[in-house]
Order: sequence, then C-alpha cells, then structure tokens
Amino acid sequence: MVQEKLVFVGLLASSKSLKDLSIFTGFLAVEHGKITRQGSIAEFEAMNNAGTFSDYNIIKLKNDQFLIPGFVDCHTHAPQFPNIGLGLDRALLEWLSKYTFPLEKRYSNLEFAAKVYDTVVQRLLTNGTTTACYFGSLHLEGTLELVKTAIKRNQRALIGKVSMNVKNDTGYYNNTEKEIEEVEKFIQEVFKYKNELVQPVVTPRFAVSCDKELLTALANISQKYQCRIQSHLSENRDEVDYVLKMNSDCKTYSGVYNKCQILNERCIMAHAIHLSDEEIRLLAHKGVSIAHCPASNTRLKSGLCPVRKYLDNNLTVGLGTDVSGGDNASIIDAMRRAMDVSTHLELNGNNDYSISWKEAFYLATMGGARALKLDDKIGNFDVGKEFDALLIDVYVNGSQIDEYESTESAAEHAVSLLQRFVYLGDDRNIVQVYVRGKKVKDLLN
Ligand SMILES: Nc1nc2[nH]cnc2c(=O)[nH]1
Ligand SMILES: [Zn+2]
Repeated sequence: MVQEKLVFVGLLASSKSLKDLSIFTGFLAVEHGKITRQGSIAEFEAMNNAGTFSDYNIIKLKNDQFLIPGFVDCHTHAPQFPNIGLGLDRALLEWLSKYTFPLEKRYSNLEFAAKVYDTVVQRLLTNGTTTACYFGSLHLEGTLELVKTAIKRNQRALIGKVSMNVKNDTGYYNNTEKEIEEVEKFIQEVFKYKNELVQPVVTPRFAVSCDKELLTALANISQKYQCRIQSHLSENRDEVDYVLKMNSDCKTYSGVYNKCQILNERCIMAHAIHLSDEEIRLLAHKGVSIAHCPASNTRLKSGLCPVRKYLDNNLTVGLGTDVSGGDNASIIDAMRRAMDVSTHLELNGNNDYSISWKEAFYLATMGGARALKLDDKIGNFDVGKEFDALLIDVYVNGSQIDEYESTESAAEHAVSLLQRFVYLGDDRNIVQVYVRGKKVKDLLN
C-alpha cells in the first residue's frame, strides 16, 4: 500500500549533477508517491508546530541513517541470473553460444520464467535497485512474465523482449516477420497494463544477431510507439570485426546502427568500449546514452571503458550490472568497479581518467535516471519528482562498517557516512527501499 503522506527528517544525500552532491540535514515530504516539499530542520519545526504534518507519518532518521535516491541499473539480463557467477571462462561470442543462448532458450517454459523472474526482481529491490532496464529473452510470453513480476513487486522497470533473426547453432532466433509481429504485440500487451512504473523497450540484441532489415524495422516500431530502444555496442574487438565484416557498407559499428535509424535520444547502448572519436561525436550528437557495465567488461575480458572521456564529450552515462556477463547484481558493486576501471585507465597513462566516489554515486542515481530519460521523474530529491529512495543505516547490526571515535564536524561526518557506504556498504545497510512512495523492503520493522 502507498503510504499516502510521509515526512522524513534527517540526513538527505542526492546529486544535482556530476559535480554537485547535496548533503544536508533537513526534511523531505512525500504525498501520493511524489516529493512535495524539502527544507531545513528549522522549517520543519515551524511547519510541524503549525500543524502542517498532522496527518503525515513522520519518520525521524537516527544519527547514522540517511536517505539517498534509489539506484538505477541501466542494463541487465533477467533471464541470465541462473548463470550468475558461472561460465566466465570465455570471451563474448563464445560465451554467448556456449552458456547464454542455451540458458535463455529455456524461457519458453513460463513456469521457469515466472520463478526466476520473481527471484531476480526481489534480488534487485533488496540491493536498492528501484529502477532496472532489463533485457528479457526472445520469448514474448516469457518476457511478459517479467513484466507481471515487476508490476507485482512494484519495481520501476523498462523491459524488452529480445530480438534476433540471424541463425546460430543453438537455434535461438526468430524469422524476421515473426520477430516484428511479436515485438509490436509485446509493446501492446505491456501498454494494456497501464502501469505507471513499467514500460516496454524495443531490444535488438546486437548487430551480430540482427540484420539491417530487422534493425530498421525495430527502429520504426520504436518511433511509432515512442518507446526506448536498447542494444549492445562495441563491447568486444572480435564482435566489432565481425559486425564490420557483415556490414561492409559501414565504416564503424555505430555507423551500422545509425544507418538503421536506431541512434536517437531514446536509445540506450550497453558497453560502447571500443569507440573511435568519430563514433563518440556521432553518439553525443544523436543523444544516445551509454550503460557502463564495468563488472561484465572485466569478467568477459572485453576491455576498459573510458567513462571520463565520454563524460567530457557530453555523452550521458549510467551504470549497468549486465548479469550474467557481470558477476554481481548490485549497483553498489558497479560503483566500485566503475571507480576501479577508471583508475586502471589512469594508471595506464590516461591523465585524470579516474572517477571519484561522488561521481560514481551520481552515475548510480542521477546519471542512470538521465541515461534512461527518467530524470523528470527520478534520480534525486527535487520537489516534484517521484519518491524512489533508500534508507541507509551505516552501523546497522551485521554491517561491514565499524564505528570509530572521530574528531569530524557534523558536516564532515555526514559526507563520511555516505563515502563509507559507497566504498564498504552492502544490502544489509539498505534498511528500507521505497518505489514511488511505496515501501518495498523493510528491515526496521
Ligand atoms: N554482455 C553481453 N553482451 C551481449 N551482446 C549480445 N548479447 C549479449 C549479452 O547477453 N551479454
Ligand atoms: Zn548485456
């Protein structure tokens, strides 16, 4: 049940922009899932004395608790969760045919799909992922199970039925006509739910699995329904070579998608590691977002994605876990891996490429919201946005973070709490999770 009126009083942390982290002690009022007011403790006291909050549930945070926006996972594969932590001994193309396509093929079984997806959505919510941009499988009905689960569990989700029409040894593909028909059907079925949190995404797997005819048809469908469109781009060098060999009329991998009208401001591309400067300019010009998936890029030995360079070149970047190429479903892990990869690039001679913990926090929240074009609704605590939030308790029972005597000022202490959560926290520190004002995790009561 949505708790109609809530007011949180305590430490609030969220990003205005990449370089502007806001941390202050104050209050945040929520009505019918939306943030309606924000202000200082003095303002809260005055309004409370005047009776403004008499019909609110007042939640006073303890000293070492704070509120942050929910995490945004810009790229993950729900059907691949049974393989998480397995089969990471091959690079992308072999990994797909040896481990991934055979697993995804099983989602013609709706019982299996429903069971896995329920576990996945709960796992993500427990880890504080209030919004996920999912790849489903090739199956229309199977992927609708994911839609039903996200709706039932109250997760904000963008969900795509995966499209593939190029033959592979697993037999995991559709013919072009069936594929186009099913994608339209999928979108219409999702719209029938009229759910405010879940939206369909057109999802061509990548240019190895889809020919230009299908890519173009899918771009048209996304245009027709004004849906987002997601895919993979330039993740692995063998993949890039293969795509260029199959599309000899195009000079670059991004050029293939551009020729098929895929690149626009509704487009989210995962990885984008091995881009030329010309491709970076093209993607920035078209308003394409990048889902940076550092765990997967390391585990599949795909490469080190130069996020700093992309940010400096006006690309919008969010974080993705990319399970099961990625071995961890948590965006907290993705923040740390993003920091690590950026530091490794700096150590390899790229000056000032490392991203700070504050920037990683931005990418995990506001950056992700911008990448998914949901920043009018979520990403920080601006008045008017919907209330997707995590209540963090740094020293909760079982926490990996210990308390030591400190000489910090109150303001310094507040920043330290968030910093230590980013570096050391885990799902145990996420004691409550709210999506659009509804509590979906509660370790406190
Ligand atoms: N990491 C990853 N890359 C892909 N490229 C095409 N399909 C996939 C996938 O399932 N995972
Ligand atoms: Zn992926």
